[in-house]
Amino acid sequence: TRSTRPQRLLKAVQKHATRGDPQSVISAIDHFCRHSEWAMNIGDEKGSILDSVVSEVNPEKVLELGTYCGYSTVRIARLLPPGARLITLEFNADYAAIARQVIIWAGLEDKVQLVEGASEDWIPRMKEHFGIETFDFVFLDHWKDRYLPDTKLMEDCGLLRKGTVLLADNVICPGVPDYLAYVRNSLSYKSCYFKSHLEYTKAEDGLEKSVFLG
Ligand SMILES: O=C(NCCCCCn1ccc2cnccc21)c1cc(-c2ccc(F)cc2)cc(O)c1O
Ligand SMILES: [Mg+2]
Repeated sequence: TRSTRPQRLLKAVQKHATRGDPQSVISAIDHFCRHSEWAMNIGDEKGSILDSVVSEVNPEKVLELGTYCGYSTVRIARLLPPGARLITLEFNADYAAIARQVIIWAGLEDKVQLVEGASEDWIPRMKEHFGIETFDFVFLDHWKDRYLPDTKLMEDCGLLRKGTVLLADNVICPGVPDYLAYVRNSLSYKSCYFKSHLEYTKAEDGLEKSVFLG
């Protein structure tokens, strides 16, 4: 039967990228998505903004909601200091299987823990299951109607501390209006918008960076 797009993306990585070289994995995926088949990775333009925010935060404990093929996982993990840990959650088992291979190809498996399941089931278990007290950086890139409830759930589970940075993808396209209104109006967050474009297109999109004030 016909292969899936994530399978074809992984083949492109294994063909064009150098094992153990995260930048070549990033470039191979961007080339595939620009010249062969569009896919919903954060992409190179928004990816550069992600890089700058991760570098500024220099986090020890990272949570990513929405792994997909592991593109942003690789972008984040390649910037982490030794000993730092990234937990990434993926609901779709087929995506997770591809992402595991992409992360291994990049040589970043020691920094990354990929967990399969739903955010609402796993967020309440972060402490007892992973020994995580609080996260320093959270990247939201999963179901757009889960950004707000999951942010409230992370607050309620005590997973955010003074200074935790939330970075949300797709705040314009597909859009997360309820989440935007919340972080922009809440006295518990300092929020700012990074205008950009939907991955590999000219359509507007952007990232919202929100610092939890406690
Ligand atoms: O839908 C998007 N992402 C989410 C995919 C599903 C996540 C499922 N999932 C993963 C972890 C997890 C944990 N708990 C529950 C569910 C969970 C997305 C879409 C577009 C897009 C698509 C078409 C178009 F015309 C324009 C834009 C662009 C993006 O950048 C996106 O990120
Ligand atoms: Mg996205």
